[in-house]
Amino acid sequence: MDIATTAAAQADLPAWNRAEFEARLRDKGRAYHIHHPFNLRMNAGGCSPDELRCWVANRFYYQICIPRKDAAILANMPDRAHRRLWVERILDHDGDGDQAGGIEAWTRLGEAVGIEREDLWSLQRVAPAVRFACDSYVNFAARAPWQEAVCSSLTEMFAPQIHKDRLATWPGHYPWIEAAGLDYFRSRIPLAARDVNHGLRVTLEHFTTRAAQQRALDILQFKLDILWSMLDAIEKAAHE
Ligand SMILES: O=C(O)c1cc(C(=O)O)c2c(n1)C(=O)C(=O)c1cc(C(=O)O)[nH]c1-2
Repeated sequence: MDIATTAAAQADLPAWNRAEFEARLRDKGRAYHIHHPFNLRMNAGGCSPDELRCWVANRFYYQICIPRKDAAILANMPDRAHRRLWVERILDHDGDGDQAGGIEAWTRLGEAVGIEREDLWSLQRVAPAVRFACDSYVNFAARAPWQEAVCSSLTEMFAPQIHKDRLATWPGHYPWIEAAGLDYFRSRIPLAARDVNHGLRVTLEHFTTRAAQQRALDILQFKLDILWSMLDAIEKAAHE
C-alpha cells in the first residue's frame, strides 16, 4: 500500500480512545536507545574510559541543542499557559539564579570522566552524524506545528529508566568516575516526569483522529531514530 492509500485507509478507522492511544505511544519504548548495543555495553561495564569520554563529549551536543529546540517551540506557542510550563525546560538546562542547570551538570560529568571544560565546549569531539541528528531535531521543532514538536519530546517517557540504569550500574563498573559527576542523571528523573505530564496532555488533546494519532506515532518514531542514530555514530566514532 502506498502512503496516500494508507492515510486514506486510516482516515476511515475510528480514533483510539485516550488510554489506547497513550498505550500505543508508550509501546514505542521498544525502539528506545536504551536497547541500543552501545547503551547495553555501557551499562554492563564494557566501555573503556575513552569510549565513555566519546559518549559524554558527543552527547554534550544533544544537551546544548535541547534548550535551543525548546526555545524554538516556545516561539511557536500562542498560548500563555503552555509557555509558562514550557519555559521551565529551558531554565532546567541553561540554569536559573542559584540553579546551575543541566548543561553545567553535564560539564561536571565531562570533568568526572576526564574531559576538560574547554575541550568539551569546543565541540571538537562531536562526530558529524551526531551534529546532523541533533540539528534535525532543532529544525523539526522550529518548523513543525508546536503540538507536533511537543509530541517529539515524548521519548522522555522512557528516559527516567535510562538515567536510573546508569545510576545503578556505573558506580560498580566505573569506580574511577567521581560520584558527583552522575548528578545530571539523578536530577533528570523528576524533571522528565514533569515534562511528560505536560507533553502527554498536549498530545492526547491535539491528535484526535486516527490519521492524526498515526502521525503522532510517526513523529515519536522520528525522534527515536534520532537518538538511535546518535548512538550508531558514537559507537563508530569510539573505534576511530
Ligand atoms: O540520557 C538520555 O538517554 C536522554 C534521553 C532523552 C530523550 O529521550 O530524548 C533526553 C534526555 N536524556 C535528557 O536528559 C533531557 O533533558 C531530555 C530532553 C528531551 C527532549 O526531547 O526535550 N529529551 C531528553
